[in-house]
Order: sequence, then C-alpha cells, then structure tokens
Amino acid sequence: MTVHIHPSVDNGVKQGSGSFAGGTLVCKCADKKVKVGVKGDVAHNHACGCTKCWKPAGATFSVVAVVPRENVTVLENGDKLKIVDSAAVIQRHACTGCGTHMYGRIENKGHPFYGLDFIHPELFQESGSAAPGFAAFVSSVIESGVKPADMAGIRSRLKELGLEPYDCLSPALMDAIATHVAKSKAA
Ligand SMILES: N[C@@H](CCC(=O)N[C@@H](CS)C(=O)NCC(=O)O)C(=O)O
Ligand SMILES: [Zn+2]
Ligand SMILES: [Zn+2]
Repeated sequence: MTVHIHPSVDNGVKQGSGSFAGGTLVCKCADKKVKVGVKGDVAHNHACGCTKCWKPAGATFSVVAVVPRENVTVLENGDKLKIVDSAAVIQRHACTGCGTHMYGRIENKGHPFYGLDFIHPELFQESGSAAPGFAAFVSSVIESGVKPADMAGIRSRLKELGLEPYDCLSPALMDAIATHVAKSKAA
C-alpha cells in the first residue's frame, strides 16, 4: 500500500534553510488571491491529523506551524477571509473562494499558545522555511475516514520520514502546556 501523508513530505522531508526570513502565504484562487505576509521563520512545524486543520486535496495530514501573531499581516484580498468556527480555540481564517486556511489565531489570552498564529508553510511562495519535525493527532485521521487497519502503515511511514507520531502533541509541547497550567494554578 502506498501511504500518502501530505504532498510536501511524501517524497521526503525537505529541511529548511535555517535562515528563512519570512515570506508570503498565497491562497489557491485563480484570481484575487488572498496574500498574508509572515515575518521570520516558522516554529514547531508538524503534521497534524486532526479534522480541523486544513489539508490540501488528497492529503491525510495537514502540515502546520506557528509564528508570533504580530508577525502576521493580511496583505491582499483580506475581504475574502472568513472565520471557519468562531467557537474553536484556534480561529481559522479561510479564503471563501478556495477554502484554504490562511492563518489560525487564538484570541483567549489565558490559552497556553496565546500569541502564536497557526499557518501552513506549504502556502509560502518562497522556499526554505523550517521543516516539519513530528506528527500530532495521528489517531484522529480515523475521524476523517482512514481505516483503523491502515494506522500501522501510516505510523510506520511517518517514522520513516522522521516525523515521530504522537496521538496528541509532542512531549515538548505537552510539557509546555502543563507548565502553563501549573503556573496559572499557582498564581
Ligand atoms: N480528534 C479531534 C482533535 C481536534 C483537536 O483537538 N485538534 C487540536 C490540534 S489542531 C487542537 O488544538 N485544536 C484546537 C482547535 O481546533 O481550535 C479532531 O480530529 O477533530
Ligand atoms: Zn482563495
Ligand atoms: Zn490540527
């Protein structure tokens, strides 16, 4: 069985340049494209198997990373953006023309990841942003229709690509969340 994860990693994970200065995210519309500027490189880039993160056609996983929210600016055709689910923690701003999620923002100031926007680096018109380093919410792909029997093959392919599979976030991010919660409780 050929296991497809995401077009940007299916032929091997391409490492970042290490000096990505930022770039422009571009939606998939034929005209009046939404353009979003991002300053600096991305962090915590990873594959996400959850049902909420945007995936290009045919992909099993999303590839998503974070950047400081102050580094994100809508440059063109922002009138086409609409929040997918305003009740979600991550408010995903999607293009109403093509459905592409351009950035996701957390408005809850008490959330452990407040201050970070979620973006899809494959939408950069420039190359060289930091590569994905792990896979999160892997079991969640079953919610999108993947057969449970295919999970062993998917996890094995993720490991082969160097994207260690986790069913929630990576230990480093889970530790960061727990640290935030512990500090909030102590305060
Ligand atoms: N199993 C659920 C998991 C959803 C989930 O918790 N996604 C994570 C990773 S993106 C999250 O932080 N979601 C917050 C949100 O979507 O606002 C699904 O696939 O829908
Ligand atoms: Zn579009
Ligand atoms: Zn997700």
